[in-house]
Formats: sequence, C-alpha cells, structure tokens
Amino acid sequence: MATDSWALAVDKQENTTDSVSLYPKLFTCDSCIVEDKAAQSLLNKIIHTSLVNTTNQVEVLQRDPNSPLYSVKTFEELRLKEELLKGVYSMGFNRPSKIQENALPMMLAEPPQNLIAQSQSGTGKTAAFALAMLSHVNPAKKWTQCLCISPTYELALQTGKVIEQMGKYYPEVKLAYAIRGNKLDRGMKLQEQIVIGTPGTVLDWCSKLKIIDPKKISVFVLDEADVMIATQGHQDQSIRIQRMLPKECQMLLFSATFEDSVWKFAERVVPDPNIIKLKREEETLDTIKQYYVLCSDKEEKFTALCNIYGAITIAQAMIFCHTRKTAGWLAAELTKEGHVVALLSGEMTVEQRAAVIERFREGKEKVLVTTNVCSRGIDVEQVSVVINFDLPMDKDGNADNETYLHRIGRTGRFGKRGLAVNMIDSKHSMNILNQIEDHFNKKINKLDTDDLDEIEKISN
Ligand SMILES: Nc1ncnc2c1ncn2[C@@H]1O[C@H](COP(=O)(O)OP(=O)(O)OP(=O)(O)O)[C@@H](O)[C@H]1O
Repeated sequence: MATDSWALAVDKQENTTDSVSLYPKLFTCDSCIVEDKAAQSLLNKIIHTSLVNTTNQVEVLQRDPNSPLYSVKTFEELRLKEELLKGVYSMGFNRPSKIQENALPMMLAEPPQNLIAQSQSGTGKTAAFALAMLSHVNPAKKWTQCLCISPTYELALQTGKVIEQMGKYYPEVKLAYAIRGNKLDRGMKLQEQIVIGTPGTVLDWCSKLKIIDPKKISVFVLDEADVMIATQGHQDQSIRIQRMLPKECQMLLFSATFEDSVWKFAERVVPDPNIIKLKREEETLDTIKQYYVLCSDKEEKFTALCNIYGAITIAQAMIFCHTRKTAGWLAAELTKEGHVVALLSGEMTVEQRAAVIERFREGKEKVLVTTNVCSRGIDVEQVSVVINFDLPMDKDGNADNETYLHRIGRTGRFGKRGLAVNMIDSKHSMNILNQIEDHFNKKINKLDTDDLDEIEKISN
C-alpha cells in the first residue's frame, strides 16, 4: 500500500505547516521534561529504531486459565493474510518479538480476546496492535471498524506511520487521523476502516459529529495508557469512548509501565482481560565500580574530570549535571580541552534530542553531557563511565536513588564492568552520597584524582 493511497484525512496545508513543528518545543525546565511522559515517550519511539533486546521473562495471565496457552515463534504460524505477511517482512521483521510471541495469538484469536499488555518501550507493542487491527478489518466494509487512541497528536502520527508501513500491500484498507485540525462535517460517514487519534477528537467524531458509528467498532486500542492517565481529561474521554462501544468489541490496552494508577484505569477500560507483562529488567550495581571525589567547587570538579580523562582510556562517557546552566558550562569547558562533546538539555525539542542521542550512539561524540533528560531509556553499549558531576536528588533535596541506579546502570551492562564517579563539593552532596550508600548497602570508595597511579588502578 502506497502511503498516498491512505486517506490522511487532514487538511494537507495545515499538516505540512505543522510537520515543521511536529516535535514541539515543549518545556523550559528540566524537571518538567523528566515529568512529561508524552515527550519522553515520543523520544523513545524516535530513538528506538530497532527492537530493544530483552532477556526478560514474559508473564501471562489468562482470563480462562484452562484454555491452552498459545505462543508463536514465526509470523507464518499466525496465518496472516498474504498482504500483511509481506508488509511485516518488508519492515525487516523476521520473527515475533518476545511480547508479540504471546500477544499476537491472543489478539488474533476467535472469538476476540481482551488484552492488557505491559512492556518497556521498544519491545514491539505498537507493531503488534497495528498488525491486529489490520488483520481484523474487513476491507469490503466501508466504515470504521478499528479505533486506536493515543495521548498526543505526535504519538498518534507515529503509530499511524507504523500502520501505513505494515499495510503497504493492503491498499483496500484505509486509515484516517482523528487529530486536531482535521475538521470534518457533522453527519458525514467516514469510510476509512481504521481511525487513529487523540481522545478528544475521537470522542467528537463518535458523539458530537457522528461521523463514526461506535456501535460498529470491533477493535478498540488504547495505547500509552501510562501517558494517557497523566491527563485527567484524557482518562475521562477514553472511558466515555469505551462506554459507547458494543460489548463484543475487542479491547486492547498497552502501557510501558504499570503503576497502580495505570492498573486501575486499565481495569475500567478492559473488561475480563488477559494480561501479558514483560518483567522488568533488574538493574544492579554489582558489576559497577563506584567512587567519589572530594572537590571544593565546580572548577575543581572539572579539574578532577580532566585528570580522570588524562589517566584512563574512556570509550564513551555520560556526565550528569543538575542544571542546564552547569551542563552548558561543562560542555563548553570540555570542548576547550579538545573533547568532542554532545550536549543534551531541556530546551531542546524532542527531535533535536533524538538526533543528539543518535549521534552519540554512533560514536560521533565521545562525551555526552546531560541533565536528567536522557538518564532513562537510552542504551549506549559503549558507555563505560558515568560521571555524576552533580548527584541526583529529589525536589526535597534528598538522594534520588532510583535515578542514581538508572544513571549508572547504563554502564556495567551485559556482563561488562562499568565505572561510576561521583563528584562531591559540599556537605549536602556528601550527605546524598551517604544516603545512596545506605540505600544500596554498598560502600562507595574515595578516589584521589591528583594521584594518577590511583586513577589508573580503578580502570583495571
Ligand atoms: N518482530 C519484530 N522484529 C524486528 N523488529 C521489530 C519487531 N517488532 C517491532 N520491531 C521494531 O522495533 C522497534 C520498536 O517497536 P515498537 O515501536 O512496536 O515498540 P513499542 O513497544 O511500541 O515501543 P514504543 O512504545 O516506544 O513505540 C520499531 O523500530 C519496530 O519497527
């Protein structure tokens, strides 16, 4: 299916203009960025251009524990339509991902089964439900049969792209975007079999404008549930949409994380669900050597950093700062010293951040200076050293242990040994370090960065 054969029912002019700012400049403060789940989710989608490798266990809870548990190792076993199998292979997928092995047979089963699935970003959820929707559609029927809601305009477009690619060889199936700016007339009947959009517009199309008949929907997908619930309005709208759908409609809900709040929401939206969870990867500090360095101010921290660089060979390093200002200053100082430095911070658009991460992954820059924006989700295997130029703390000034683990957990992965160095320049930061030691029950040793022999030793 050629992309242009899709009914992108958006005013072309408006869409072109918008695509310039497709990844909006969202925030000015770094803590907002960390909290903004939609931006982080979009960033993850953009940077995860291939499947995230995971060895985690899949946990399956079936609605009917007596029915046999099906899982597939090949796409052929799913008996997909020829056009769809071609689409799947054209995307370079050779075999189902871990989550797809279990989720696809459930989603394609007859009679349809409801599903709640949770797995980290990049593990193949979007591709799975895109395939499920395309498989369930009857192309001869010229009305909307599958409805997918995403928390933001940008996330809806990203998902739409996947459906377009996968349906490339299935031109009879058409897709419409229910997103802002796409103004349709009241009462007209939409012919596109799949609609993807944001909750507000989808609700309008189903109720106020009546261009979708919700009673004819046979598959309802709620994507990024954890992001969706961050906005109360979206949560309410999603539930209102769900209530308009027929009882026999298949309900599918996906989320990257599964806090209690997500779970409560999921239970309201998906009756009698099967549940698939990809267990969280256990991050551990066991393979990471941790040190701290005593300094009096940021200039001394910088000197210590230079001494470390002078003494050991570092493939790639990530350096975390508390504020954008410090990160900018440090990046400039390191550049003056001849380092090739990448800077990632809060004022960048999601698209710019994705580009910086991509370059760093390719090894174009050897040092990445950042605030918290990229401590989660980026996997750069070559990172052997993490420097906490400033220690992570929560809004009350206490140690942020989880962030610490995420930051330094980037090194020491896949059985390799990693190195983490914490810069201490005040009583307060020493206090945070002690809290971290207590929390993980692990002593962090002092390092004298004026002693080159000592630094050399830590890299062995
Ligand atoms: N079976 C597969 N084989 C190879 N690659 C795959 C497979 N399924 C998905 N992918 C690719 O892996 C990447 C992540 O997949 P996908 O976007 O579906 O994951 P996700 O769990 O929905 O993550 P996110 O929520 O961040 O989008 C994409 O580039 C996708 O094309």
